[in-house]
Amino acid sequence: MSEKLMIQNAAKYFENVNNRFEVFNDINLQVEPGEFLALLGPSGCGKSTLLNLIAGLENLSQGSIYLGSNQITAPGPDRGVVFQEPALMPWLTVLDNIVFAIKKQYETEGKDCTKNQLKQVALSYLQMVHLSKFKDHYPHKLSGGMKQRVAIARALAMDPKLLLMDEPFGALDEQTRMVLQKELIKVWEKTQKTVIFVTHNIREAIYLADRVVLMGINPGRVIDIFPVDIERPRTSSNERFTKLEEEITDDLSSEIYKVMKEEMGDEYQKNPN
Ligand SMILES: Nc1ncnc2c1ncn2[C@@H]1O[C@H](COP(=O)(O)OP(=O)(O)OP(=O)(O)O)[C@@H](O)[C@H]1O
Repeated sequence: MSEKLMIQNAAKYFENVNNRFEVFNDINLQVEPGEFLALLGPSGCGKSTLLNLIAGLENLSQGSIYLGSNQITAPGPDRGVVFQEPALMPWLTVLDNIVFAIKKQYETEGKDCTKNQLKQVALSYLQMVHLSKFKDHYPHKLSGGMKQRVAIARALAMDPKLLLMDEPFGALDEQTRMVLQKELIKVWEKTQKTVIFVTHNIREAIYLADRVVLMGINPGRVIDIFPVDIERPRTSSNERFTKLEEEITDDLSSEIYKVMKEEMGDEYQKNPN
C-alpha cells in the first residue's frame, strides 16, 4: 500500500573545511499515494540531490521527509531506486539479478522463502516488463533499454511503496525511450506505486506525470507545479499537451537564461576588456 510523502522545509548543504555549498534551503512538497510526479529543472538545481534525500542516500541539513508516519533517515525497502545506469551484476543471469535482490531483502526482513518461490516472484516482474524470454541471458547480451527494464523489474520486485527514478531513460535513444515510457505507464497503472521521476526532458515529464514540479537554480527551489490534466495514453500532438509544453518551456528558459546571465556576469568581471 502506498503512503503519502511529505517533504518539509528541506535544506541541503554540502560542506567542507573551507566552504559551504547550498543546493536548496526550503523545499516543501507533498506527493500523494499512487501519484506519478516528475521533477524537472536545469542542470544543477538539485533534482538528484532531492531524490537521494528521499532515498535516504544523503542526509538532510535541515527539515524532514516522511513517508507515511516514518521519517526518512536512511535507505529502506519501502523505497526502490532506479538510476540512469542499471548496475546489474554481470555474473548473474537476468532472473538471478532479481532473485538476488529479493533474497537479500527477505533475509533482512526474516522472511522464509524457497529458491523456487523467489524465482516465481522474479519471473512475474520480468513478465511485467516483457522480458521473461530473456530470463537466462546475462546482462552483456541485452540492449541498454532491456537492461533498464530489468532494473525497473528488480526495483518493483522489492515491492517498495515509492519508486524513485533518476533519469532512467536518459542514456537511451529516442525510440527506445518512448517504448519504455509507454511500458512504465502500464506498469505504474498495474502496480499503483507512487513514482518520483527525475528528467531533463519536458515532453517526457508531461507524457508520464500527474504533476510536473519545475525546479529552479541559485538557489535550488520549486518554481512552479503543473498538474497534467490530460487523459492517458498521451500524445504530444494533443492541443493541451502542446500548450503545457510551451508554458513549461517558457518558465524553464527564463530560469536557464537567468543562470547564463549570472555566469556571463562573472566572466565579464574577470575579463573587463
Ligand atoms: N556530494 C556532493 N558534494 C558537493 N556538491 C554536490 C554533491 N552532490 C551534488 N552536489 C552539487 O549540488 C548541486 C545539485 O546537484 P544535483 O546533481 O542534485 O543537480 P541536478 O539538478 O540533478 O543536476 P543534473 O540534471 O545535471 O543531474 C550541483 O551544483 C552539484 O555540483
